[in-house]
Amino acid sequence: MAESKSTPITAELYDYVLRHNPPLDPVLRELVEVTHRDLPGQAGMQSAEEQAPLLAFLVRLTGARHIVEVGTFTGFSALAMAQALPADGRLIACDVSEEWTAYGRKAWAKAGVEARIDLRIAPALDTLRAMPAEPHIDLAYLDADKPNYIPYWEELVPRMNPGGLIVADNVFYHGSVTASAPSAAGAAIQEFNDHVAADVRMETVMLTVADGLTLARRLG
Ligand SMILES: C[S@@+](CC[C@H](N)C(=O)[O-])C[C@H]1O[C@@H](n2cnc3c(N)ncnc32)[C@H](O)[C@@H]1O
Repeated sequence: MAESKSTPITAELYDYVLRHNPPLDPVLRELVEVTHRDLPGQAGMQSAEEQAPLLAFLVRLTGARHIVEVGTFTGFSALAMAQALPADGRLIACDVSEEWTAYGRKAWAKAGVEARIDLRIAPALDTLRAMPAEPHIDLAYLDADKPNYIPYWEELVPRMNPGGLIVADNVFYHGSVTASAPSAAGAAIQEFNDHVAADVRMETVMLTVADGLTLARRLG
């Protein structure tokens, strides 16, 4: 087995990382607090705090103007990305829950970025299939139901502009990707990771960020 050079992330080191990242702005911070207060059973679905500045960084680094998010929940990652978009940039947010995304709508309005976010309440596969088939997406964030990750990927890849970036969350699925008998979601992520690694249309790296994050860039 290869020897890891990764430093284990202790609670102290994690705090240290957060303290050396750009702080969450007050609306993002309030959204974290409100999600944990009102939805304690689901709050674990929210992207990790350090992913907000990372996603914003990637939006600015790529100069993205057209973003698609698959899996919005209470709107945390969508808000972080929308704030990094130029004023005429657009983010299509896909989710099935009116209840959870209502928190997002409120926060997006409070942050003044609601005009940049087009929330589509429907199964995300339907929303993706209704989009133009030609390349037009600069950045996609994949963070919804795990059994559909491969179908989402297959809808997204041909729609990505050359150099466009797909960011896929939870690619460790809490470590279960190395299990011999994983849960259905864990098995779906195992298959997704193999599928992505074999896709010659994309240049891909898997990062040890939070629950595992894959970055994939459209070639050509
Ligand atoms: C992990 S959460 C997203 C977290 C969000 N990115 C954030 O940072 O707060 C997954 C979301 O996917 C949504 N979802 C599950 N199945 C879906 C489907 N078939 N189509 C669209 N959204 C779906 C759920 O309603 C849930 O809000």
